[in-house]
Amino acid sequence: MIPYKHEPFTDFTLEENKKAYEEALKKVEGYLGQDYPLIIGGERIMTDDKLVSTNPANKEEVIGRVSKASRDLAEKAMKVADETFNTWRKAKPEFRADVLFKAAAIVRRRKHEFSALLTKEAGKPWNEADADTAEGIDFLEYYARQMLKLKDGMPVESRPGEYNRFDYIPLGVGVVISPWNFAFAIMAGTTVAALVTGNTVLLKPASTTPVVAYKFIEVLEEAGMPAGVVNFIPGSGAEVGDYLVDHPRTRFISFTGSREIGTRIYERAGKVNEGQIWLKRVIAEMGGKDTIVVDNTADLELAAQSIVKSAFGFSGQKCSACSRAVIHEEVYDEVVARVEELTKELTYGDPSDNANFTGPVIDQASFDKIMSYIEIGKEEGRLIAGGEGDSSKGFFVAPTVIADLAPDAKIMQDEIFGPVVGITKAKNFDEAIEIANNTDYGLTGAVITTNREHIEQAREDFHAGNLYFNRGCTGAIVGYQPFGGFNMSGTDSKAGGPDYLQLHMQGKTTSETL
Ligand SMILES: NC(=O)c1ccc[n+]([C@@H]2O[C@H](COP(=O)([O-])OP(=O)(O)OC[C@H]3O[C@@H](n4cnc5c(N)ncnc54)[C@H](O)[C@@H]3O)[C@@H](O)[C@H]2O)c1
Ligand SMILES: N[C@@H](CCC=O)C(=O)O
Repeated sequence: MIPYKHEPFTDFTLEENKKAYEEALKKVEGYLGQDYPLIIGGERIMTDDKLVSTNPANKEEVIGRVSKASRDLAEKAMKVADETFNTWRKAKPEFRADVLFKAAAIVRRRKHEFSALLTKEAGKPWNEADADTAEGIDFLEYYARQMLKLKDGMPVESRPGEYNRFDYIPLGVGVVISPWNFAFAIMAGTTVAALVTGNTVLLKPASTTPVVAYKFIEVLEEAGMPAGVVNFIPGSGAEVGDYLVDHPRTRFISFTGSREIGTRIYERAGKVNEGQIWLKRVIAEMGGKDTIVVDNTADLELAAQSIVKSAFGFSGQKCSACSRAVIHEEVYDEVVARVEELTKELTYGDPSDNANFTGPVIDQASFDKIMSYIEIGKEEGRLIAGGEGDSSKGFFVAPTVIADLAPDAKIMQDEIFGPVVGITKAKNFDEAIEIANNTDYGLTGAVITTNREHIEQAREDFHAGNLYFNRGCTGAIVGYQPFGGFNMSGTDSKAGGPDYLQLHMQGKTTSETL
């Protein structure tokens, strides 16, 4: 087996890659608007009640209509997953890993098609969609290798006349609930981490991006995943989500999404319901309010570029996005002026056109929320770029910068999840770190400085799960920068890291007297 290396990103300045992506967009356009079933135990079930997935850049364009699970169907899926667990838990780890390796090969062959579907369904610009698909491939390749490392457990000591083992065994049925913003990578990564460790899965994808999830289930089937191991049950979070979270046969929940829903799931999962014989495990990866700190010794061009790229890539719809910058007062004016200049140069529009730097936000609710925060920002600070929005055809919001904010302003505290960055001034580096830590979250952060002592100070005191130096705060790579946050950013489960799979298993000690 070749050692793991992350999937390279596509260079779209090359004519052949540009052409290949345009062809992939055409291919995807050829299958828009179809009806999709849900899948339970390999059986395709069409329901009348459908989730209608539309292109956020063009509301009229239907990506697909995906069958919604009712509670009865969710119950049926639970029964199938529960039964299938009895056989799947005994499938050899090598077999389970091979399903992932094969799935990675299939996705790699269809890479641009998956990315083009993300452009259409999630509104991702080409480079962002390409990175999302690449990350999905990375999760498949990385977790398959991790499982092969863990398959014989961990070494423990034995005394004379005794044979001790410490093995990892699967948990049971896992409910995987994924977000729309990494509609391929996070959906695929959380699903395959659960299945490669020997669990069976009920996958509830985000309601705005169910088609790409359906296409991934087809890939798993083609790769040899037995029926019933992953059951595809799109549906309303409130109806199907709550039902499955509460279900006594649910053994664990792997959730990625907002703080609001994550804390709701965490609370509900803590209740032991009738017939339940275990404490549910919860993996919850939630929101962020991520800060870039700019020191007085920083390379100021690097600082401005890092802020703008991390704030506005995919319209700020990343849990890792830079939504606040804290700048040393000695360099504040210069950095703010450059951020303003760079932001005003950004183009936004339909992401199918690669000339646009960024695309739409995901839906009307998100558009409305972002626009109302911009109004708050105008009161709290000084709007220096953007501020406009247009939801007549798609949900477009201009990259927006609000400067001169107080550290405790709403714009500096709430996760807006859109193309809005707030900026505040700090008297010195100590104060900058204090401000960086003054939210409920702790997901990503970055420090731009040439001061080695300040790097070490931030390494100790900047409380973020993923902290970067002299670069932006987005773009963690599987196997290189394990990803997950502190405090209200979640359970710090570190997706794409060496101890992630263990969260889906339990340790079993056996001791034989010889
Ligand atoms: N920390 C991370 O790794 C990470 C990664 C991506 C996104 N996020 C966060 O996700 C959020 C954006 O994603 P979103 O809008 O899809 O989040 P969301 O919380 O609205 O939805 C996430 C998922 O939960 C489901 N859901 C809704 N109500 C539910 C319920 N009552 N029970 C069970 N499931 C329910 C949704 O249908 C969806 O599948 C942002 O806050 C972002 O920061 C975090
Ligand atoms: N892992 C991604 C963020 C995922 C959340 O949206 C990053 O590092 O930028």
